[in-house]
Amino acid sequence: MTDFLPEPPFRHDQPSRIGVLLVNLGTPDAPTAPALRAYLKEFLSDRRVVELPRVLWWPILNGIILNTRPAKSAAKYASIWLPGGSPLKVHTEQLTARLAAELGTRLGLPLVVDYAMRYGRPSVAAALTAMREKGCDRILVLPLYPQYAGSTVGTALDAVHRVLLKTRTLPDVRSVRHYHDRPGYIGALRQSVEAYWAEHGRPDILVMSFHGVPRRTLELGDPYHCECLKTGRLLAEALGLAPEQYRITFQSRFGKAEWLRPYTADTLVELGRTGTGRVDAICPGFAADCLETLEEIAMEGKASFLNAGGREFHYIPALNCRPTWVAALADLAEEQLTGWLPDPEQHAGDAERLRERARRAIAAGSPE
Ligand SMILES: C=CC1=C(C)c2cc3[nH]c(cc4nc(cc5[nH]c(cc1n2)c(C)c5CCC(=O)O)C(CCC(=O)O)=C4C)c(C)c3C=C
Ligand SMILES: [Fe+2]
Ligand SMILES: [Fe+2]
Repeated sequence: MTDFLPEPPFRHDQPSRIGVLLVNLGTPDAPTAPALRAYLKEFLSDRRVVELPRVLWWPILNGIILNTRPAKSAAKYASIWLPGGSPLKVHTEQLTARLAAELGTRLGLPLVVDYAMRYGRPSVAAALTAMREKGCDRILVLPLYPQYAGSTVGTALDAVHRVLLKTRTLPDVRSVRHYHDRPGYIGALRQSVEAYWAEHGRPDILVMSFHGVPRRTLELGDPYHCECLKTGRLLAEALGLAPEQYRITFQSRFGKAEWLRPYTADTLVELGRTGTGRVDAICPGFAADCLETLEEIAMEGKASFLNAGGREFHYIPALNCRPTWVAALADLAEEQLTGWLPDPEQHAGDAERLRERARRAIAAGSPE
């Protein structure tokens, strides 16, 4: 066997480190048709994303979708592009830096915290290779999807495992599969909604919109639908909402097959038509704002609701790098790192003290 990845020779004098790798979906390099074509080709060739037999899917993808969708999607990306690039990339980068600072302070260890994208750049392989080169022999993989779906977390972990298959000296690896019901995540969502309502007032109905998946995956056993419903219910409970004050919906349908229902777009039209004055929308499954939240919900969703007769529509931003969210992710990571730390008891104490400090800062209303 000669197909292992090259790796630096083992060195006794190199400090051994812990790596924390955040993994997000990925995004095009530019809001242009050629960049979209490359991104969509990689994304939509993933068998975890499109589960059709290749003989059926290949001609549709290469003959139709990759000739029509890139230009249309590029125009949508252009409408949300930031000076630093795609919002998904900008927010993921910022979140990584904040998490690195938080974990560094809490643990007082030379950690390597980085991010990778499942599609596009930086690839999972490049990020893992860079971590190994920095001496990481223990790596925690933390996908930025609170709810598990085979088409997101499943494929992100496939990418990690594909690299490991070619690695001679394996690191210790742990991964977090989901955190859809974790108090830290739900608490960060609650705090973000309450902060928004304190500033802008309250809606008649809160729409919680999650990315959809084909309905067939639910029938085949994917837990995604149930995890979204649980997140929605826990958030509603945390906010003290009665059942008639919120809806849980699914957006971003792709293709002709049935996806999870109710569809967000249909719900917004129905709410507008039936005289709901104000709707606020939040997308709890998206850790970072991106095309699907900023264009599909905040722009298209708003237009559908207002055109159907609604009076006022607000999009509540994703968690991005809110301090409560950074603290929740750091808690998740820290929990997984137990046993890898030099002196867990001593560090557990440090972490509690630092968490208390973070809680006090949040209570005192420190800015994002
Ligand atoms: C074809 C099937 C798709 C499945 C299944 C799917 C699941 C899925 N996606 C996300 C999160 C995101 N998707 C985003 C964009 C996006 N998604 C699809 C298709 C499927 N997604 C496409 C073709 C695109 C590209 C844009 C377009 O042309 O419409 C994004 C935004 C990326 C960005 O750059 O901003 C996110 C995030 C989840 C969570 C999910 C299953 C649970
Ligand atoms: Fe998607
Ligand atoms: Fe979309």
